[in-house]
Amino acid sequence: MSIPTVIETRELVRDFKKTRAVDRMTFSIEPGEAVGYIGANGAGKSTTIKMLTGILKPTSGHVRTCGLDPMRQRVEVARRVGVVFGQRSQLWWDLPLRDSFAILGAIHRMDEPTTRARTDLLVDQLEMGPQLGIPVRSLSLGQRMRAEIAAALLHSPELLILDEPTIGLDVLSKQRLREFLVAERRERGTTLLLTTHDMGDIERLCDRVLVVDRGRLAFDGTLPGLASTVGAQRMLVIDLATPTPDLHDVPGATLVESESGGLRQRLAFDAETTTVAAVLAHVSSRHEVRDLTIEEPDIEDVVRRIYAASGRG
Ligand SMILES: Nc1ncnc2c1ncn2[C@@H]1O[C@H](COP(=O)(O)OP(=O)(O)OP(=O)(O)O)[C@@H](O)[C@H]1O
Repeated sequence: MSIPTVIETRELVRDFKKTRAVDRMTFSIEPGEAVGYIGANGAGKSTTIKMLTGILKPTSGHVRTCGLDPMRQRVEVARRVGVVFGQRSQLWWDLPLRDSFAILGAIHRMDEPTTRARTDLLVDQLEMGPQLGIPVRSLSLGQRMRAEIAAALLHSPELLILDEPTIGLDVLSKQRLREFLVAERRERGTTLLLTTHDMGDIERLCDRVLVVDRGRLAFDGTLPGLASTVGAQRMLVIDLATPTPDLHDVPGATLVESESGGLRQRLAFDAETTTVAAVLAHVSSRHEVRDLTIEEPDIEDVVRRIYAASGRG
């Protein structure tokens, strides 16, 4: 038996009066994939997600989530999908966090021991033990986002949809959340679909990117593929211990700038032909490296360039 496709849209359309928010969108997502769904504000991301989860009715076209019709089988879809919308909470603000998990367990018709075991596991993995007795309204943004993700995963869904999961979080909170999501996917094979404006989310979590431009699918492929499509490259900024001749001979990398007599050098590198580790190994075998930072292409800039390339910039 073949494994069913987790998400399938064909010629999906949603109109709001005069606005076509989603325009003949066709894509499929297979079990275990992690897909970033990106695009400018108003491009149609939320509208797509709402149609995938049965919140909005398509104007026309075909959509299946976990093999189900989201409008007609909304309850069944909710049983198999976890959703986190950054701004909208699924937790009870005035109750201690642990009560929200108990209520959600009951909503999902889980028995108490199962709810308790699953809560314990998620609380442990997300390091939320100290917050269980605190009302949700008193949690920090990072704590609340972890709680939202735990709540969305309580019933062990096969698909997790996240709308801007790391927006507003500090560097450490972002990192912990991403590590958790990577482990969740590895251990349970959960399929991930996330919208984000943060290239770091895509880079660390996703192996595929969909770019939406005014309701239409403008790109479907890998992140390095996306960046190279528009000629955007990651930059490696290398700080050296002593003034160093220009690093012209690093395979897969091109010197862009050299400052302070070669103490700081900026290299563009092609993620399809080399890695940060390989560049670093090459340079540090010849020179003493003090520090290294990576400058990512700006996601908005990449999206702008995709739009420009499609003649609609
Ligand atoms: N309920 C609504 N009524 C009218 N127009 C809407 C409605 N919801 C969305 N739209 C319009 O549809 C288009 C797509 O909006 P959508 O919220 O899907 O974009 P988005 O990509 O999620 O944007 P953002 O990154 O800002 O969240 C926009 O032009 C928006 O104004």
